[in-house]
Amino acid sequence: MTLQRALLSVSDKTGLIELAQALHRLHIELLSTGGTAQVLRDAKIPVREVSNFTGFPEMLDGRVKTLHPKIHGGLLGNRDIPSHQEAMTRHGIDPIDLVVVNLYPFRETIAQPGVTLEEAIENIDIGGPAMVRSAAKNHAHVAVLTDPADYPRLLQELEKNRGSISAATRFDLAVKAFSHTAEYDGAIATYLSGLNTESQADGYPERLHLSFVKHQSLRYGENPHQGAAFYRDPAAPSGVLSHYRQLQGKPLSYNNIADADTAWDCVRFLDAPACVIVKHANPCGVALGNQALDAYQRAYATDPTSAYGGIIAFNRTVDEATVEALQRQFVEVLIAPEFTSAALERLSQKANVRVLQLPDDKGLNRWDMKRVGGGLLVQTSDSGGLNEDALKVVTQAAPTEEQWTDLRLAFHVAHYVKSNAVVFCGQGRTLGIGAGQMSRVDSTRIAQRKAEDAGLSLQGSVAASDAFFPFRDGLDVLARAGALAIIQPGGSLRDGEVIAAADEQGVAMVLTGIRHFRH
Ligand SMILES: NC(=O)c1ncn([C@@H]2O[C@H](COP(=O)(O)O)[C@@H](O)[C@H]2O)c1NC=O
Repeated sequence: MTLQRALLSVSDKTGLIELAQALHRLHIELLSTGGTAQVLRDAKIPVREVSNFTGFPEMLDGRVKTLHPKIHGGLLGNRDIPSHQEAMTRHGIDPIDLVVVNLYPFRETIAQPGVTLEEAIENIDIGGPAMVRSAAKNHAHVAVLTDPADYPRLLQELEKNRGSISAATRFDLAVKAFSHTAEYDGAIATYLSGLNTESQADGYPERLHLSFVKHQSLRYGENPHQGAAFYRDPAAPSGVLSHYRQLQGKPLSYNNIADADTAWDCVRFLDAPACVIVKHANPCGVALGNQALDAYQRAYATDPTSAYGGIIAFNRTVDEATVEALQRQFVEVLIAPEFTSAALERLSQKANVRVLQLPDDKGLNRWDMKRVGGGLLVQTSDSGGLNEDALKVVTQAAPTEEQWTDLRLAFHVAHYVKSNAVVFCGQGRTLGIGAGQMSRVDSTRIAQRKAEDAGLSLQGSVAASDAFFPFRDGLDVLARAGALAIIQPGGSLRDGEVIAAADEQGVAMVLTGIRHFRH
């Protein structure tokens, strides 16, 4: 099929002039709407206004421009059906073989702070999606471009095939076009239903339209017999993992990405220079330091056995000395906001290590989601930060200043440890972490044993529990292990009993009012 006529109507004018020049060189007639036509005229490219083609003016502030039978007839008429051909001739409808459309910037508009409903509504494109869908439906005869990134590929094909486009390309473009309009309508529906109307009072829409863009295929999923791919949220806030830039190393695996998410979130919300080492979705060593190097050395010392093959994240620049120190262990993924050039040079000698760079901003996913059989659990993200006003010392003993630092660190780490989580800390580092047990007492015993295995004393330590103590036994184990201050959410029916147990043993206890279950 040799192209004779193209309609160009784009909000994002990227690549427009180059595309139009090339189409003109191929003797394709160009039709265009007001703003697009103006850009082409300014570039001295011959163009015919759609209003001249339809014999009808653009009107209603641009709400009606291309919504006309001469446009949609030209796009939808099946060239192989004689009755269609006959109708088109009878009504003077010329075929349109290529549509180049991108839509009013609805997502960008609603992302602006303080946007009004009226502004959002005026940025709902009607004529554009209608043309995209008409062309995509009739892809047997018509090609549709919705993404400037596809212009070069299409031009190459047109030039190679002397002005025609293959059926396979038209089909691919049609699939992309329908995804584009589906995503566009999904964004509109989600936005409108998120407005706090009475029927959506809880802020969760009746129908949830999600749109994620494939970033990469993964070699396999959690296990080699599972397939997998990684999708990104195009509207992800700054600082979240999906913005990573991989500087070197083997492709990331499914488990690498999941563990990197935990490591990065745990480290980026700490203010002091810090290092977090994650294994199997749990932090196995976390420490604050003066800079990256000593933070790493102290984090590693918590649990050198588990740190092997770990995902290691920093919230400060990684320098050569830190990379040198990392040589003692096998590293799967290394994450930081910056690397010195000497550090990168040194890392390049270990070409397999995956190195990710991320801006340490504090954005959070609006929603956290979990797939269950036949459904999706949706909740707001666990933002994690302690509510300083809610912190309550409930015992006769109060924590010392140093204990406060350790208590905050311990509770922060507990947030990223699978429940039941118990974390011992001392001198700005973890000493023992108990994760993922069905009983809090077992998590405590594990944390204690891990500290012993690493040769770390718990005498005078502090401890955090991700949820309240249902009975005093959990607290007793912590106190017997050597903890002198404990932080926990509180809220148990037996809080009184637990506080009395703490007082009995001279332990200071802080209640946070916030629980951090993590499953
Ligand atoms: N109303 C219509 O008939 C109509 N036809 C095309 N558009 C959109 O108008 C925009 C281009 O406008 P202009 O060429 O005037 O800059 C494109 O994003 C296109 O999708 C329309 N606008 C909105 O619905």
